[in-house]
Amino acid sequence: MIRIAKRNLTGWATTLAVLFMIIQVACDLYLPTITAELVDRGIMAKNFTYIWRDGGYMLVVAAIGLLAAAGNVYFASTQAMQVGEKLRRQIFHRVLRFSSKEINEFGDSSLITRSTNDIVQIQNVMVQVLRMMLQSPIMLVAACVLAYVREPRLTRVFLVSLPVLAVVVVAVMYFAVPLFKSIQKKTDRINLIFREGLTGVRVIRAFREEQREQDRFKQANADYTQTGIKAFTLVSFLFPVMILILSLTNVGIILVGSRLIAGMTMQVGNLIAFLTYATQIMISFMMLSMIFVFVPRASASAARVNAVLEQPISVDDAPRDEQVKIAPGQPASLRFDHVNFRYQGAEKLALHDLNFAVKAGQTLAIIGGTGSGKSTLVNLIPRLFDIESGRIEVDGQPIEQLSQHDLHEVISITQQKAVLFSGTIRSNLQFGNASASDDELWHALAIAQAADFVKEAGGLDAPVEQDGSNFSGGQRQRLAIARTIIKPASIYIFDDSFSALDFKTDAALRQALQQDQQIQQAVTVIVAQRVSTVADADQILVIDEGEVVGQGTHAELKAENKTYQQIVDSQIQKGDEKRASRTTKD
Ligand SMILES: Nc1ncnc2c1ncn2[C@@H]1O[C@H](COP(=O)(O)OP(=O)(O)OP(=O)(O)O)[C@@H](O)[C@H]1O
Repeated sequence: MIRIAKRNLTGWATTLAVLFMIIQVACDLYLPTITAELVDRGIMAKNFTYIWRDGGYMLVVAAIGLLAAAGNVYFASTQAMQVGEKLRRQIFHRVLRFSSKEINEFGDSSLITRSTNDIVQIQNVMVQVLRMMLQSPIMLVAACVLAYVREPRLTRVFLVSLPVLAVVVVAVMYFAVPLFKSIQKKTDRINLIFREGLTGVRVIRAFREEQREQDRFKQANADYTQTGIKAFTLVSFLFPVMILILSLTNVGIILVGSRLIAGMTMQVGNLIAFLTYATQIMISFMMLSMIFVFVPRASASAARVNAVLEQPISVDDAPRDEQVKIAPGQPASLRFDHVNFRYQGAEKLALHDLNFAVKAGQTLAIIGGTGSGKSTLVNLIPRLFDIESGRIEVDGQPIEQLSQHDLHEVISITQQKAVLFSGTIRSNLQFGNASASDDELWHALAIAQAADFVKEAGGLDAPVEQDGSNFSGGQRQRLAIARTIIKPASIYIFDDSFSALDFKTDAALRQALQQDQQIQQAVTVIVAQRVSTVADADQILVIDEGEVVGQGTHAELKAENKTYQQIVDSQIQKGDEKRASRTTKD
């Protein structure tokens, strides 16, 4: 919490909040003194001049105190909101730099909770700190001193009430604080189930698992609610007990005070002022104890936010003076040299001793069974993960020595799962090239065989809903392909991007790709399951369980490679290749 405060508090807002708080405290502490004078010199002596004068003072001091309190709330809240805004920005910025490793480590629901709920906790406690946490100790000490100065004999009552109050507060905190900490983890769980329910709603319905999911959510929700109820019941128990102790303290003060007044050793005004100080002391004590509830809770949130902000980035740029440059927009080659890769925590290598080289203008196709490592291989090129050993070179330079900005500048990739953003078709395509003209956008759509359905949908400004849910799977893939094509790059990667396309569209798309000038000069990497998709490539890698088991052209592999032959045979049996060659000729 302190680290967050140090990094994010702005001097002026905090100073103004504290300044207004001090004015408010001074006013609150001065009021009982005026009251005592009003009673003793005005009311008891029936002196109306004093009554009017002290009454007027009281009004002015109370009004200043009220304005100062408003000023304190305003600046404390402004400061807390600013801290929240900065933290959300920092988390978002950090998460965008995370590799899949870091995202998997936290889990996406937890990242969402941390950037929303946890930051709200920090904001709330920041307001309380700037209001109560500074005010309460000052008020407590000052009121104790003033009360003692006014009438030391009455302070004996506090010797009983304050220790009782302290015991009650410590006991409640002891049980409540762990509960508040566990509420945070339970919020993560609710978010996780809710998120899975939302993203998997169709699967849940198709498998008629609504009841099971509802039960799972109900259980997590009930668990969260029960913990919340327990924690707040404990805290709510504090208030009546504190009010009781406060009332008993006042009774004690009145009993002792009335004896002193009867013995003519104390004035009535003193008793009234003392009672006000006693109330201020007890209320400050109550506010301080509330802070002991909220601060540990916010500290747990602060630790969770700090964990994200301080998480080392596993895929990071080399120091600037060790970085090398490659010319963007120029043809570049791609080479894998004895590359090994293992997912974090996995026993087995996901990719083992990969060696291949692709020159500018050539197409590399990667084919292999499900889970053989095709996506893993292409994800290594833009450094979504870092390799364990070996070397990957783009244009002759090891990719670790390029800044990620430069590396991503020369690579354009369509991921296996087409991701679209809410907006319009234009805004989605311009992700690839912000300055692309309408003609260029339509050209890319035409290559991606998407122009017809985009025209039907209303053109470039047709809306795209969240996740592109108003388009079919194949249409989403074609839009993602168009976005990849529109970006000027030296390496184009299509990770199983043609799988949702029918044979005819697949063939037409590849033919159009081959005729595009920009793609003709670049390295093209195509991951596919169908032989028909890879047959025209300059080089085909056959991957099985993370190893290259065949490397060559379609004709070479068909003649010599057993695994490739099996793939071809299985697809011919299904009539795949025949259909594909027919549609290519059409
Ligand atoms: N993030 C990950 N963490 C751990 N293991 C992973 C991860 N992603 C993939 N794997 C494992 O690595 C292996 C290769 O997966 P990959 O996604 O590269 O296969 P693929 O050939 O692209 O499969 P498909 O054709 O089904 O998309 C699989 O065994 C998979 O379980």
